[in-house]
Amino acid sequence: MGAVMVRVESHQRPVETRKRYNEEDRESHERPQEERSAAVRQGIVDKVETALSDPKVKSVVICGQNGIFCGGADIKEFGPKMSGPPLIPMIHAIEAANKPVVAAIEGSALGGGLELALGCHYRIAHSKARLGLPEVTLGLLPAAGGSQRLPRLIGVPAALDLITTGRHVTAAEALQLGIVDQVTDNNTVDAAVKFALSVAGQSLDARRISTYPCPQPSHLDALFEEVMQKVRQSARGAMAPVACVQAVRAAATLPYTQGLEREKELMATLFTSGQARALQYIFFAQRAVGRWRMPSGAGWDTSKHRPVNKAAVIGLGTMGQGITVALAQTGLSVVAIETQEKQLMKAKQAVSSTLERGAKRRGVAPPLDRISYSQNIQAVADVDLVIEAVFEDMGLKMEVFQQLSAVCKPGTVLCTNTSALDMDQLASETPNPELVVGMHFFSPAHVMKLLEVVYGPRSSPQAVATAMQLGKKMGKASVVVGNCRGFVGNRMLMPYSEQAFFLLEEGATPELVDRALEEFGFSMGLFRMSDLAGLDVGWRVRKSAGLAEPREASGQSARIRKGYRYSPIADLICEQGRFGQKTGSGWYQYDKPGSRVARSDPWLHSFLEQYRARHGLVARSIDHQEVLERCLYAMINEGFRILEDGIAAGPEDIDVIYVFGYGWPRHRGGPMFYASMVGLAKVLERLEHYHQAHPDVPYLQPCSLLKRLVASGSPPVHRWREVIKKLHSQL
Ligand SMILES: CCCCCCCCCCCCC/C=C/C(=O)SCCNC(=O)CCNC(=O)[C@H](O)C(C)(C)COP(=O)(O)OP(=O)(O)OC[C@H]1O[C@@H](n2cnc3c(N)ncnc32)[C@H](O)[C@@H]1OP(=O)(O)O
Repeated sequence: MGAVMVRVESHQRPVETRKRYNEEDRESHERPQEERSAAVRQGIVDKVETALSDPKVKSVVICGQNGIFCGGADIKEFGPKMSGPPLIPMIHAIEAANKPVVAAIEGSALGGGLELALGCHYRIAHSKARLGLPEVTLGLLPAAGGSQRLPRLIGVPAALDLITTGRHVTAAEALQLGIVDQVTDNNTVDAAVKFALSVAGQSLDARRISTYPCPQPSHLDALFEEVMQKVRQSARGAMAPVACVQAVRAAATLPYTQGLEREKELMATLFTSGQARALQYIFFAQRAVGRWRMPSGAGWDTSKHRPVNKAAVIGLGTMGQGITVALAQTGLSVVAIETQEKQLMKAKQAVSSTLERGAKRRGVAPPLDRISYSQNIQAVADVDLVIEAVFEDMGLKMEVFQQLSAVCKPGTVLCTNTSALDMDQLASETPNPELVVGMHFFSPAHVMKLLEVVYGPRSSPQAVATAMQLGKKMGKASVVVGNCRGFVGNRMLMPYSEQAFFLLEEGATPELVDRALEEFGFSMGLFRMSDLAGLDVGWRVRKSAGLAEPREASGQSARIRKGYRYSPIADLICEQGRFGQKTGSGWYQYDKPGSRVARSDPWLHSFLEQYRARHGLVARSIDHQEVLERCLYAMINEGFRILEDGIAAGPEDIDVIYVFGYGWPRHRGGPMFYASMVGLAKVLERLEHYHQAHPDVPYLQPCSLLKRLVASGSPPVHRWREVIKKLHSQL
């Protein structure tokens, strides 16, 4: 018989059976059911056992199904009662086999899938395969021996890199690192069978990775110290990357069996942690938001997108340049329009050099010839989709939309890149408002992963589907949202920043607020982030909303707008020409305009003191807990209002927006998931407390959806939709 094949069945379901996670899907996964991974493991154990005991079988090949070796464990099956044969003894049995076992790796070998392959004696990969140990991204570590075998196979530094980042490597890199023994462009299973037969009967002593001594890098302690420091810094409070370093250290310093014990111990802490729950929640949330639905009932499964091969970008400021780069990198033909000649030249140069840098990094040719530049809007006549990215001014945008309606071919989807303006007003400038949608990119648009796709009351499902499909093609986490001031992300920023300004009035400093937020896990505190983004942007928005008007200099009335408490602090800073990094000062000071290193600014501190004195405010001591509760709960409260208003379909949509676009720490799952972890009753109680203390701040008044959820027993986040559905029911 020669070689025998064992198939690892994938847990990924075909597309047509997919449902929106957290509805039917989540419910069915919570019902007792036959565990899919368990069945796969049982199948492997049985087949390998049979093959090893059959004298006619000389060697074994383990391969996957449908072109995928194995994407790892089904994380929906993780829990206290995991059934089926455990992975570790199964892999040990394979490694201990006295006949060669070869892994035929096509598609993906990730997590438990790669750990299984590392237990095999040989690994043959297809050239298009991807390999990795992404457990860290799910709040875990490779706990089926992966953290102990990989360093023994490829050395400590390379293993640390792969295990702490979870990055996937190509087959070529895996070969170079020594993870696989051979790469093929042909049929992987055939190549593996041929290989398995060629090594049949040979000694396997040197092929069992767990028996290898771990290569000892020089200065082991210094290396781990350095890596640990780096990981702690970038992990921003995430536990898994730290545990990954500790597990690899165990591989480098302990015999295999003791290392395995340490791996198990570390995994036990991570396995039941809130961080692992948060990271796994966001993994599924990211996929769930792709299954969008509009209030009309139309959605991803019923709406066909229009093909987009050629797109236009109107306006080549920073945002337009980034969008042009992103479209060209996606493989589209792009017409880039800028009416000002000087700006056009500048933009052309900036776009080309960004594309060249990106292409150099990826070792490909820069897609410069995909872009044609013009000063004339007539050049968009034959494009399939337009993204207008001119200055954030309604009058200007309306003018552009009128021109586009006259120039574009019938059926062209017209998108506006706006961060807050009413896109329905723009739609009314065109004879086909159903073709108008918002595409809210985040700067720099070729880097940032988030895209808010905004539907107006008249947008057609097909136009939304087209923008969503384009976002997906561009590799963005694209979220469908309704049309309101600030949409989801920026609307929630308003209460967040308002609380931060009030805290300054009451005695905090930008440093204190930022430290609290950064210790929570934000990549940047609110004030450092505002300095980076530019303070003039918010100033312009507040001015256009009639808020940032000059008022009397002091007293209570200077801090009231439209009957509510208002802090003019940020407006006063802008009046000084302090717009953040670009002007060399804002909430912090910088060495020079454009510098990125923020330093405490004595001017700002004395400005705050004078401001408080002028307004009769007495500074009090404010702790991190108050900063977090005031800023985050006010923001979360607005999130509930957004759900109540039907602007976001569910909590996952809001959470994906915050994790991918606003630096919310991924290991805390997004603001709405965080609220569920804190406990909705506690969030409600704290909001009531703060609202009582500040009755003139509407953002602190708990919204009715939050109260309703608490009244219905604070259901877990995946059950909120049921309550929201009842809220929107017309019955
Ligand atoms: C009480 C204390 C006890 C403590 C001790 C406990 C010890 C326990 C030891 C356990 C040891 C376990 C060791 C193994 C761990 C793992 O393997 S963790 C998982 C690692 N793998 C991954 O992270 C891979 C994640 N998936 C992907 O990267 C991609 O999905 C893919 C495989 C590359 C495929 O990509 P693509 O083709 O783009 O498809 P997607 O849209 O992403 O996915 C398709 C559907 O499949 C679902 N899915 C994907 N991966 C998983 C998964 N790992 N688990 C469950 N489901 C998964 C995905 O959600 C999609 O489904 P739908 O959303 O319904 O469409």
